[in-house]
Amino acid sequence: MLASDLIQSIKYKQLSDEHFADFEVTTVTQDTREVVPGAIFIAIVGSNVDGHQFVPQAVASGAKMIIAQEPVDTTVPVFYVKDTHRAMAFLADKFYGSPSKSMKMIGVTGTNGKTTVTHLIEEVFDNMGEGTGLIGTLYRKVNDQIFPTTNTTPDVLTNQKTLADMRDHNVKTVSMEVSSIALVQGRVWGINYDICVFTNFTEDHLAYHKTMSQYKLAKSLLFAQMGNTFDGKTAVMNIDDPVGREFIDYTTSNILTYGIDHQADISAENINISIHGTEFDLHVLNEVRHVKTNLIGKFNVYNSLAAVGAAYAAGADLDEIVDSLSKAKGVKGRFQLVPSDTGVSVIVDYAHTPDGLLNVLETLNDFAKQDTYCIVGCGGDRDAQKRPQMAKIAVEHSTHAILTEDNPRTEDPHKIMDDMLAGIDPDQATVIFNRREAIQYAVNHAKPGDAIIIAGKGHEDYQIIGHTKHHFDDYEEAEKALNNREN
Ligand SMILES: CC(=O)N[C@H]1[C@@H](OP(=O)(O)OP(=O)(O)OC[C@H]2O[C@@H](n3ccc(=O)[nH]c3=O)[C@H](O)[C@@H]2O)O[C@H](CO)[C@@H](O)[C@@H]1O[C@H](C)C(=O)N[C@@H](C)C(=O)N[C@H](CCC(=O)O)C(=O)O
Ligand SMILES: Nc1ncnc2c1ncn2[C@@H]1O[C@H](COP(=O)(O)OP(=O)(O)OP(=O)(O)O)[C@@H](O)[C@H]1O
Ligand SMILES: N[C@H](CCC[C@H](N)C(=O)O)C(=O)O
Ligand SMILES: [Mg+2]
Repeated sequence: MLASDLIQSIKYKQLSDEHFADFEVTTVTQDTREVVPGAIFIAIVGSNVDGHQFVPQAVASGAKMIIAQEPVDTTVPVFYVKDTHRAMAFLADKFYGSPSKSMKMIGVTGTNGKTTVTHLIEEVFDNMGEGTGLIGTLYRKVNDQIFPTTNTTPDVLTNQKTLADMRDHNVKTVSMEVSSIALVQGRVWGINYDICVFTNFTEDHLAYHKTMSQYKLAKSLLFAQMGNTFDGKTAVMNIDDPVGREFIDYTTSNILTYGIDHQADISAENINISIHGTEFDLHVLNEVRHVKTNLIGKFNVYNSLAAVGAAYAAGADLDEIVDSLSKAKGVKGRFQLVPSDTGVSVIVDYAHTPDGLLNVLETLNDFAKQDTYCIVGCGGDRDAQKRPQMAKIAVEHSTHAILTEDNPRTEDPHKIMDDMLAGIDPDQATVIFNRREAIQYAVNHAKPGDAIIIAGKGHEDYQIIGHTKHHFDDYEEAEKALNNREN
């Protein structure tokens, strides 16, 4: 695409027009590390650094045009805009040819369950033999190809680039996690969602959003941004969650409600949960099917209903949906059982919010024959308010709470632990800072019939200390601990 065409997508003031000679744009990027000759570099004011300072570096690497919002001194043309963040979304959409318009786009938001729901949706269409795409916490996936990701919802350029790749590889349906932080930062601006799903709303990410009302506002943006026209879009809403009921008023889309306790378009009855899986009668409008899934827990019934709603709204056949649910293996690190011949059940789970932890512990208590052990920590540089709450939930809903480290990042682990201990009587929990030792301790002390939940890191294969990622995988550690069990 010619630079002169691309630039039409934004409102700009060009200061150095005498230098402008049209060129074929090779890439558009906000990151100097991705600049190649013929690139357009967008200077973004970030939370760590100001991208304007990297302009000389971008030009040295071959950038032929700069988009900036503050004065920069350089030899290539600079197009000044009021807000480079906003301009980036317009440029990304135009450069990649609005890929979201040619696929069925499903966006999933909510505090917990996004990864699980997006994977369940993707599996339905994959099972039907359709081209599928997925963007989320674990990875970006284009049909069978997997790409690593830093954020649950990447920046707008990465999103549009990934969507273009999907479109070019015959993807028909895209299932995508949309985090509240991404919504606030405009990482999904310009993406044309056909179906938006709301899972639930409880506390998380207050380090970023500051207040629950700001956090809620962020989540509501997905539904408000669905547009104001009647063009067949659908919002799939959890009617049992008061915020789900509230958000219905924020969109003019069709609504499909799901729930267990309230009357809903999609609901579950006769729920039966065991360590082997979950069964329920699925009601979808006036049709009924019996569902058997490997996923465990009432919260996973909600996740299944959300996925059913999205897949149904996207046109999947109900029997195909039910078939796919019956085959779903579950997502790595979500209530994942570690094989063991010790008689002790060890489960790795990604519960890193008070509500997530409460849900998994309630599920565990439903089928644990004897004592339960809960190993949990809280992340550094993240919401500090959730720390005492999570410690309290661990103490109140397990027999043995073991408090440990989880990605301390740049915070002092002792400070994080003090925040957690403030929610309980310290005598009620065992504190073992080293997570490996905490896991070994629980495995050594548990008796046959007991269950251990290792919460908070799920699929993560690292422990972030300072700014460095050290390899650490709860599942691997649990396997090792079981092999070294001193009992
Ligand atoms: C606080 C926050 O959200 N930060 C995000 C933000 O980075 P930033 O604004 O801090 O960027 P910066 O590091 O200051 O850099 C500013 C600019 O300089 C550029 N730069 C920087 C260095 C360089 O050498 N060259 C260069 O050009 C950068 O590309 C950027 O354009 O924009 C980046 C690109 O979109 C994100 O990757 C980054 O997420 C960081 C890694 C992060 O940890 N975010 C978390 C809080 C987050 O977003 N989490 C949510 C929810 C998670 C969940 O619930 O699952 C998520 O969606 O992941
Ligand atoms: N519907 C739900 N309600 C409450 N808790 C849930 C629900 N689904 C999952 N959880 C808990 O939250 C954890 C994370 O689940 P999942 O990864 O699907 O959520 P997420 O919204 O993608 O999280 P993140 O915000 O980190 O991306 C699970 O391991 C489980 O403990
Ligand atoms: N992806 C989320 C959850 C991380 C979970 C936990 N392991 C932590 O580090 O706090 C985040 O970055 O906030
Ligand atoms: Mg996720």
